[in-house]
Amino acid sequence: MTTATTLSSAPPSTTLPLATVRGLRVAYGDRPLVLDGVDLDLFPGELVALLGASGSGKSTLMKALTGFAPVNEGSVRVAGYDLTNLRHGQLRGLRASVGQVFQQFNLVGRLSVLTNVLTGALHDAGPVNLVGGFSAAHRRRALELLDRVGIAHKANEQARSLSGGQQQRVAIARALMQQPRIVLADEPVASLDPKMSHAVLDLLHDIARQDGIPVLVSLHVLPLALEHSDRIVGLRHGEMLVSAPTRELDAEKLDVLYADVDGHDDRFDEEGDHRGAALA
Ligand SMILES: Nc1ncnc2c1ncn2[C@@H]1O[C@H](COP(=O)(O)OP(=O)(O)OP(=O)(O)O)[C@@H](O)[C@H]1O
Repeated sequence: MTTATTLSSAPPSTTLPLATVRGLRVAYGDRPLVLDGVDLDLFPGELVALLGASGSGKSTLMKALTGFAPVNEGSVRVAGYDLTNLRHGQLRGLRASVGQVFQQFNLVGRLSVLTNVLTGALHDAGPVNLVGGFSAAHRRRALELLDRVGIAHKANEQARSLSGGQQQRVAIARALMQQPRIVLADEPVASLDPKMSHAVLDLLHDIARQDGIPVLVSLHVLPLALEHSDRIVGLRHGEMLVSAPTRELDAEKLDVLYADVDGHDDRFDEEGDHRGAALA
């Protein structure tokens, strides 16, 4: 249990949330709880920054929203699916509804940029040959999305020939190819330089607003969260200690998330948030 005061205020919207988490407790096997009574709502059109020190449970929360983490207690509802009571075949539908973006982009490097984006449509394309097997409509949509993220001119190049920032744009286009009802981005800028980080977060924010979907982005750098999000939620040792509109927060108020946490403090370190960059 924490002794810190929880920073919380009303959500920004009266519309219904697309994801709702209540009293979520998660433990891996018989290890201690990783998430301990987490509540969360994600509303259409908002970019929500998920903060917390390393090991606080950010990735686990993202995984719980897609059925990749065990739910020991509580409820998780995403895009109309009740994750604690999924019926046969529903897991596939849930995952098709959630667009995901990762730190290391997770592209297939030897395939073209266009084919990587097309793989986002695999859930509704049926069995296809990855090379040339998608419909003309799918190909048109993939090209439109590449245009939207600003790299249509790279469509026929191998994904591995692109810079990190360009690869992350491809990954975002791939996520949009799913026509997601919600987007989860787990440390999407941790391998990018500061300029690219701002550009990718601007893009994700535009997607939230223009497509009217919630975008949840985990971040390590406070200034990026304060500049690019509508709302900030924050975990410490698996407890949700912060949930408030970004305009009501500042670095000092967010200090509660990092107090008495061990390890390197990189929260103001825009230049230094490149953990894993060597793997890119
Ligand atoms: N599959 C797993 N099995 C066992 N323990 C796990 C597993 N995944 C995560 N953990 C543990 O759960 C805790 C929270 O991990 P998680 O990856 O969710 O934190 P995080 O806030 O995303 O950290 P980081 O910012 O370093 O990515 C850590 O103690 C981690 O070791």
